[in-house]
Amino acid sequence: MHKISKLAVLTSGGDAPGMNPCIRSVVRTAIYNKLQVVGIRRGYQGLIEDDMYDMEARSVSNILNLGGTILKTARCLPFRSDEGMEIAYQNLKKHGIDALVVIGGDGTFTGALRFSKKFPDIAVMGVPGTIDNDLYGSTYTLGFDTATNTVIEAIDKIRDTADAHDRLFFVEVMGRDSGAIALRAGISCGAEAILLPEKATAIEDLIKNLKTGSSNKKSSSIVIVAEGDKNGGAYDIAKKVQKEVKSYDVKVTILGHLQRGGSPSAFDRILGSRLGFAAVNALLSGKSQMMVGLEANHIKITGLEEALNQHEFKLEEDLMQMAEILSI
Ligand SMILES: Nc1ncnc2c1ncn2[C@@H]1O[C@H](COP(=O)(O)OP(=O)(O)O)[C@@H](O)[C@H]1O
Ligand SMILES: O=P(O)(O)OC[C@H]1O[C@](O)(COP(=O)(O)O)[C@@H](O)[C@@H]1O
Ligand SMILES: [Mg+2]
Repeated sequence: MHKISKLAVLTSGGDAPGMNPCIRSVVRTAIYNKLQVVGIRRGYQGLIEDDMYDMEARSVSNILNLGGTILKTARCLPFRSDEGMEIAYQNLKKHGIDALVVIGGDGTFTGALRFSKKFPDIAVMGVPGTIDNDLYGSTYTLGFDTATNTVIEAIDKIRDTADAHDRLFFVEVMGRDSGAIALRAGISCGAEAILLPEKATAIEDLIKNLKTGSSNKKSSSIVIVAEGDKNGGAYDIAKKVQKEVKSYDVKVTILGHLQRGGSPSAFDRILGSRLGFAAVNALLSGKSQMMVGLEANHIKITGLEEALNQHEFKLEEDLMQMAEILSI
């Protein structure tokens, strides 16, 4: 069993609103339990470059409302190599760090699992932080709620102008491999169609559906396209559709990185606080190579191996069907 005295925390991969409340929770729960705490800058990059600093309770004052991450984040290529991992390990040993909380997504956890298998004397606990909501073991990941609300606010505005001009808008949202934001935003904004990476949509079917909408006196239409949809980006799809659907003037909006910013929602602040608290307590109880999550409003602890193996996103067919019916 791991007995820990000095804990480090990092954020890695795409930033997500809610990471700051989680960092605050990790730091203060650790200090409450008489642990020393170190913050690592820019995820695994800081681990390799020895870019870390001691944190106190006041280091995380007034950050609950901030988007992004005070620790900064990065996508770090060198950590994928054995040499990079060895340097990271030596830096942790040098500072006497014996436990690591990693806040990130599937890539971050893949790295954490490999690292932990190579160096099992460092206890590792994952916290799911990604707007993509694509991890097994937690119904929601940090940032997904805020990002979806940001998308909804933007699409509501687009709907106003689409309606005023009788236009058809293609709105591209984030999610290279995940349609989670697209599906929730589609239901919330009454999209006429939702295109996801997890499900192939034939352009001919989309065109038929939009023509039916137009003949059913729909004055405007919105199609949400997740960036990873297999038909290509929103611009390509819009071009193909405009050729066939003459009744609408077609426009495209790519929402891009604004989806990742902004003050975390109440949901993400509470989720971040709960998961950070749970992560430190799990480490204190001797657990390692695991991830803390929330399911049915209870903390659930899942092995990193299992979280990654079961990772395959299950398309929520029932929600897709409902969205189609409600948009007739
Ligand atoms: N197979 C791997 N081995 C080691 N490290 C990895 C691996 N996959 C990802 N990582 C590390 O995790 C970081 C974050 O992963 P990424 O997929 O970019 O974001 P996320 O964690 O949000 O899914 C990568 O930049 C890399 O440093
Ligand atoms: O900011 P980048 O590096 O262009 O990455 C964009 C990707 O990051 C995300 O916003 C979040 O993904 P991760 O959590 O896996 O990093 C994806 O939705 C998007 O495809
Ligand atoms: Mg990811």
